[in-house]
Amino acid sequence: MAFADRHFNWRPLGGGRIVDAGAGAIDRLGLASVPDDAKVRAMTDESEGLKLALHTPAQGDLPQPPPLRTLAQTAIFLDFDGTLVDIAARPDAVEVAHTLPALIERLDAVLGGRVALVSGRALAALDGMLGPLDVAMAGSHGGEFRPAAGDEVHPLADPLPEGIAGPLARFARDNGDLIVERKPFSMAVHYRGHAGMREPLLAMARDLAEDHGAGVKDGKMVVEVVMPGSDKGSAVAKFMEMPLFAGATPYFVGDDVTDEDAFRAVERFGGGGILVGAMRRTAARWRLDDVRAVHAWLSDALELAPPGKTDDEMAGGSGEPTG
Ligand SMILES: O=P(O)(O)OC[C@H]1O[C@H](O[C@H]2O[C@H](CO)[C@@H](O)[C@H](O)[C@H]2O)[C@H](O)[C@@H](O)[C@@H]1O
Repeated sequence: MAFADRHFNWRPLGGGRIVDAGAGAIDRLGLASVPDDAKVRAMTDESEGLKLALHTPAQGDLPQPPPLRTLAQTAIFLDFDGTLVDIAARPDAVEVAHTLPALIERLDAVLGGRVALVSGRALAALDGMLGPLDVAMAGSHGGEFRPAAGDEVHPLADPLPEGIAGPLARFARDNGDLIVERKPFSMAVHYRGHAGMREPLLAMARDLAEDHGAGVKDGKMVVEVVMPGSDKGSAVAKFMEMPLFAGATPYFVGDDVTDEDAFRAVERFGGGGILVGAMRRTAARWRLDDVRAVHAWLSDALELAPPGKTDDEMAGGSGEPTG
């Protein structure tokens, strides 16, 4: 979404004329963190002394997405944690609704195979929780790419060097036995229940990442060091290059800041992002309140007949008369 489309708030630090801020203006504000999309302007006050102003997007709410069944030639990309399942205290404690695997597979059938899960989780973890699901998936923040169910996984990043994994694991052990999640191309350390650990963990992760040319993801109570080469946005783009997805309008449904790359990617393909959860600064166009609302929004499309299938086949029948 272009900034010009959004409403902006001025938060002036002084009054007077607005002049160009020039290079280095953000540094001169001396703020600990400035949103990526903030703009800085310089102003003069009555005495013509220079003041700086921070110009950030308003935090107005986003509308709900249109009903899925009204959207034509759609591709749906789904995040997992916080989107399809509620956030739990531990990665292995999430509860998968018994209706979820069938919901995803039926949606995929209705949309002609244009549904993909794009998760920060490793594909092995998703397979373990959802069973052998008949849909395309990208795991490990785009590091693992499986174009269709049963296909070989394409690795899109390098393995995590021991020089990152070792120190991170030791940090986790020595600071309250934080949960460590090892993935093919990354390592996540969960600090839920140890909120004070965020800053030192983040600092260490950033140092390690800088030393090894890696990146850092600052997720929900989790800090993850990831090998470069992929993110959720590049995973979406890779799906959109496949003949099955080409020309479709993509929507990405996700809750975390790590989903922002994917929100921006679907915009580039003429679609939009759907934020799940409380309003925050986001590149998404629409918002759904929670996991329950996501299931409801997806279920809305199931009444559409899938291409080439009868209602009976959708209900699990053979399509042949039974009498
Ligand atoms: O991209 P996602 O599919 O949403 O995965 C993002 C991360 O999700 C998991 O961690 C989050 O969910 C846990 C279970 O609810 C929660 O305990 C944790 O605090 C959250 O950060 C998963 O464990 C990570 O590997 C994913 O990257």
